[in-house]
Amino acid sequence: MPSTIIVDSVSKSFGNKVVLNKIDLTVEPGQIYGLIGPSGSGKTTLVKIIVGMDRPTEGNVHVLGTAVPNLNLLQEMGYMAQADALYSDLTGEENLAFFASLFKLKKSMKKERIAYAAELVNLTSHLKKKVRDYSGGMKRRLSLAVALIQDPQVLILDEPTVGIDPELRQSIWAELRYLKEKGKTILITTHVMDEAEKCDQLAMVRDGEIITSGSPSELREKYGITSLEEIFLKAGGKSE
Ligand SMILES: Nc1ncnc2c1ncn2[C@@H]1O[C@H](COP(=O)(O)OP(=O)(O)OP(=O)(O)O)[C@@H](O)[C@H]1O
Repeated sequence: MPSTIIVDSVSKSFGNKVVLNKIDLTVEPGQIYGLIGPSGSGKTTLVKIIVGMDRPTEGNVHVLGTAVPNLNLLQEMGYMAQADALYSDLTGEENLAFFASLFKLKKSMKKERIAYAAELVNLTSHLKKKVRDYSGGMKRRLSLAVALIQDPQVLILDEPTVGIDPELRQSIWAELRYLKEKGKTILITTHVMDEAEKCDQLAMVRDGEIITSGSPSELREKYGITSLEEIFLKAGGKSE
């Protein structure tokens, strides 16, 4: 099966500042692929380029065999940004209905998807509330529901569980695993090491480069460590 995401020698500069330097990355169908790395290392910039919101200075990206950016690809890519992009004067339900209307969804399907997505993030009982009255965590949850609304083949999630309590975080991870079983491909950025453990593959980003990659067990073995926390110290050492 062809790879779902192919990032080919992508570099990005803002003015003189090199933020990404020749990134190569391949995500296979049905994988949960984690991008980990310190704040400012370039994860969000990379994710935006994969989604097609930003253009690389050099290199290119293909998703599901199509060169990014491509409007038709948006139907197949759910994106959850780090900053919530929600309408605060609308209710949760109206937000979901609005985003659902941007996609090709039959009316009956639309209702079903709104109910499913709201239930998944535990917002069913808050759907009639205006988003301006939501807490930060509730807004994150609604953003995740928006990313899932059109039942996309590929999910790109930029720190989806920040501000979400541990119980709900677990249920979201259970759902991500279920989506993976159904053949969805998931690219996720995280700072949380126990989430990194749950990924099939990891790439560690530092100063705009991938300094190491592999499955969590491969990385533990390679660096002779027991917890991924230590990888930052071992793989990220300036001597590497
Ligand atoms: N539009 C922009 N103009 C100038 N610099 C930018 C722009 N966007 C990002 N940067 C810079 O690029 C670097 C990488 O930022 P990015 O947001 O990709 O990092 P990150 O790894 O996602 O960090 P975090 O985990 O904190 O979100 C930072 O130094 C940031 O200041």
